Amino acid sequence: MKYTSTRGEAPILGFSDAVLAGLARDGGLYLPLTWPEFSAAEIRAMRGLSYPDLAVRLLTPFLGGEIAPATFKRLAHEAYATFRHEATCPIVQLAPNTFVLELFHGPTLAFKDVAMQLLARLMDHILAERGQRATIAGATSGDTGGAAIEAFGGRERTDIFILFPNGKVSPVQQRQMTTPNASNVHALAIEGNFDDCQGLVKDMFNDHGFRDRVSLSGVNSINWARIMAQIVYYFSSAISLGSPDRPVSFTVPTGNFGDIFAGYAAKRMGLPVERLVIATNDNDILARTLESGEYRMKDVIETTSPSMDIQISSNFERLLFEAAGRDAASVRRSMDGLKQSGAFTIEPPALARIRAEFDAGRTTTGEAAATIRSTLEASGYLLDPHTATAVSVARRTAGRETPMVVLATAHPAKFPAAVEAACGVSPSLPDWLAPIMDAKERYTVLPSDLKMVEDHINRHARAVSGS
Ligand SMILES: Cc1ncc(COP(=O)(O)O)c(C=O)c1O
Ligand SMILES: N[C@@H](CCOP(=O)(O)O)C(=O)O
Repeated sequence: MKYTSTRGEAPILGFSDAVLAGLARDGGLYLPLTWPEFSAAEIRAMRGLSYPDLAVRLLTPFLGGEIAPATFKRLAHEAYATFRHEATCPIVQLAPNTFVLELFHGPTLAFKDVAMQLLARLMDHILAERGQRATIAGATSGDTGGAAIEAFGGRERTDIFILFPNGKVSPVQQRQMTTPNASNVHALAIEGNFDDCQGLVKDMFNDHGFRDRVSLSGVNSINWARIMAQIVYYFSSAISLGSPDRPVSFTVPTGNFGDIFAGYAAKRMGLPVERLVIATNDNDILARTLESGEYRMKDVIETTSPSMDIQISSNFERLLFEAAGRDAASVRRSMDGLKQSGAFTIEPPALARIRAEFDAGRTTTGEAAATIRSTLEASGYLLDPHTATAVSVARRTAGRETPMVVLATAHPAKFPAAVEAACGVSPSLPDWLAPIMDAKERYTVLPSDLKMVEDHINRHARAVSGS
């Protein structure tokens, strides 16, 4: 299996190089040249596999023979042994034909752990085989950062620098990033919003001198391996609801479009997915895009679901590439438009292809709070504000024969203030995580300035050439 960039001007890479590259050298995102496909009989035969064994079964074709089967099996088992639920990602029924897929049983209580625990082990393995080190730069609106720091903290071959928007993440999210004391972990509070942080990370990748000097790597969902690992739970949940003999729909709380793109990939691989429903908060750029065909940025609105407070939804580029028949030139035109004027228009055939697979809806902060309240009253289930945006959209979309699975992307205890304001219940952190609330914080505040962030990384990374 080889990987191509959505912008078509970067080298075609094998799996290990694509994982270490993160962002392609032409600014694009890597995708497999072809989608591996599983027949209905093959999917049926996956019933009863444990989560790590299912991951091995589904993801092996993506590795292109570059990781030995026994090694990959060991890494997958080690990754999911960090989860505190025997099913890894269990499903719970919320209402007739509506289910939540709980993705928050990992070490930082968010869905990011599912991919990050595997990615850290894969990267470590690849770097060790090559005798190399890497410097990881990541941007977070709250959850990716904590998950990445947990997964990479203390690893010998990587230094990790996480950029988060200063003052715009929840206290629990912030402390997950700022209290670990591993010397390879660097939390950077950037004076800006998530899009500024993500822009800085992309600019670092596009500064090829800097990129090569520090052996830059990425762990945001721009990295193909993140998407790849997220494919597995679409299969695990659908199979437990009767797939491939019963189609399933998914509603996904969406920001950077990585999670729902993994659902699209699962469908390409043969999973019978009826609808993929994008749920946004007040930052409804994707819902507006599906309605109008124009992707147009606005200012970011702060909401009670901060991890979705995003305007530049990176992985939408992967969908554009697919919907445009893998025409990299048309993706380049759209991305140039976005950079120059903050907008681009999707060509009618591509828009029709997107609408054929995706629906979209928005949930205001007030509606998310009402959904937390009404769900608790109706079923005794406590939602986090991100999942609530999706439950609210799913209620408006679901209701037919196909089961609707809503992705529960975070544990409510990560956002106790918003949950308590919504329903009067303040969820507590589990005992094993609670000490972070009293631990000493360690982070550096920096302006949203590429040179200053690069200088900081140059001074602290161990992989700088010559050192
Ligand atoms: C809790 C939570 N829900 C939803 C999202 C949105 O996911 P994605 O960025 O993959 O669309 C995020 C951030 O990525 C998140 O942290
Ligand atoms: N919501 C995310 C933003 C970054 O997303 P990623 O999936 O591209 O890493 C977060 O919580 O940081």
